[in-house]
Amino acid sequence: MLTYTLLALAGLVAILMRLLSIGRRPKNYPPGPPTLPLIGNIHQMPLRDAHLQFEKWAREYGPIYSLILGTKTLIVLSSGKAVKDLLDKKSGIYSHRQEMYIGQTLCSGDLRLLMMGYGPRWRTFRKMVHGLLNVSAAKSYVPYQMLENKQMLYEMLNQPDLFLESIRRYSNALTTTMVFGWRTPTYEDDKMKQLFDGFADFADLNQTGTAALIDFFPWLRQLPDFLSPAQKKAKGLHKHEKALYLSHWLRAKDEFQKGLIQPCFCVGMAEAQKADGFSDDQAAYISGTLLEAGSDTTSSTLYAFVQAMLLFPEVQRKAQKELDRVIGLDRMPTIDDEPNLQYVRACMKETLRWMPTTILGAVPHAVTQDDTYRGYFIPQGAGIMNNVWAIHMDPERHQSPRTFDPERYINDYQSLADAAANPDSTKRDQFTFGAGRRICPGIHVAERSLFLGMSRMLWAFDIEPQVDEQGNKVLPDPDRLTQGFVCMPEKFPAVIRPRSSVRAEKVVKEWEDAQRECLDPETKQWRQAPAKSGMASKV
Ligand code: HEM
Repeated sequence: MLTYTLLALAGLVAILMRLLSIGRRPKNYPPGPPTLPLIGNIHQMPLRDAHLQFEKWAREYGPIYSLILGTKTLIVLSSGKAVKDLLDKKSGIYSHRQEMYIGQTLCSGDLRLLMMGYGPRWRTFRKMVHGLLNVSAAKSYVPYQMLENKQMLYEMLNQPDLFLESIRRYSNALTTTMVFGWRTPTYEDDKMKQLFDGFADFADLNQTGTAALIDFFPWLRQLPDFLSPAQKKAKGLHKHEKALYLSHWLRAKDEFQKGLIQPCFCVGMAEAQKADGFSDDQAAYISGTLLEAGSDTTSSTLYAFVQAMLLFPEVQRKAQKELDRVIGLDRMPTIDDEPNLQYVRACMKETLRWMPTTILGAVPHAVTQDDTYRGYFIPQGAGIMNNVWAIHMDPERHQSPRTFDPERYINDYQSLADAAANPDSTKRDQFTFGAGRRICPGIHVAERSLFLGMSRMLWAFDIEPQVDEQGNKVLPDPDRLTQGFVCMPEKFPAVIRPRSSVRAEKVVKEWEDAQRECLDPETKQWRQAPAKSGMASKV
């Protein structure tokens, strides 16, 4: 009897010890803020502007620190060297994702590439996505980018107050054309609205403390839906999203079978489906979530660029001077001008540094085996955060980091992808596209969309602050950002004015010509593939 009691007591003590160890930071882990039993640092996790707190901890605890979040560990990398040493150089073990029950399992049926674990399914889909987005594929989309950009300029001329909508339509139309072969001709397009609403719901849901709590304490998943509204909402979102993505995919597949589809990702996907036999649900999610990865990121960066031009007018003048010298009045810049517009390129790099839309690296990586770095132990399964904001705002890396200063990059001729691959971490321009094997596969496309968007905007327009009734300039606060995986400046007003009537006429003529040459007048869709028809030269 006594033996049983002693055994039961020992069991109880072991359980208690185990419980009390939850939330504690083992001694050999990277340092971090003090923890509380069971919850660790959960109570200190900021609900808004998390990047500022993560930056503050970086200044306090150094380039590698740890947060204990219930049963999970998050290792935060806050120097270029730490990101290079771990996420890049040891990418064989640092490319996994932690389980995200709400975001990946409930909302996405485990099919969102961005959140997928580092396994055979991720490899198959990543390979396909790479086929769509590699550097030579990216070149083939330039006609799409040129055309959509011309519509963006035309809209900015005619409805300048809606410049955010025009920027969003530009990046969304590009992505839908690359992925599905159809464009979104207006901002009011229902398909586009549904997409953006879906992205917003997804971001909201994943930012709730509940989503995080369910990951930190997995037993909470057993709660019935009526006690866990976040889980209920996630299931509803998945149902809705799946139906939307499936309808896009099935339409693309049908057009592929009839030989009517434009060159796009779904062509490769339909061919691969025949060979590999994956399901329509899988194909729908892979293609659908590409839209999410490509749309918001590009438009948020362009929006930040407009804000930088408002706040740093001397930079705007300098970039326009370069455009006037290299391009002149008779034509607009094209992608081929990129090597000769080094100051505009530097503006693009500086925008990605100054306002990194994926401010905390989008989604943390995870490590698949125990490791050590700088004498610290990094446990298998820990999340690994690329603390982009802290790296970009480190005054030792970038002097006066809140000043928008393209001169930082004036001698940097690397493409964004080459800079990311540079073995010397001090030569990397910025960390906004992530790192290692999970680095953004859209980087080549994004570079072209951003360069074209920025160079043509400044070729055509002056970007100036609004003036209030008292004659004061209305200037936005660059530190007020929206919240989410992908963030951008909070909405701000700006006056977008053509630089001259000649330039305004050119904007109108270019768009009218491009429409006539390339688009079906009724559907506003491409009449023919640009490469097949030689239309590439017309846009
Ligand atoms: C300014 C534009 C963009 C930025 C800043 C950006 C940033 C990022 C970041 C930070 C990641 C996560 C990287 C990591 O885990 O280390 C990512 C992943 C991804 N991006 Fe982008 N992105 C941009 C544009 C695009 C475009 C245009 C596309 C495609 C059309 C795209 C497709 C993807 C995909 C599919 C992933 C998931 C990759 C994976 O998990 O393996 N992105 N992006």
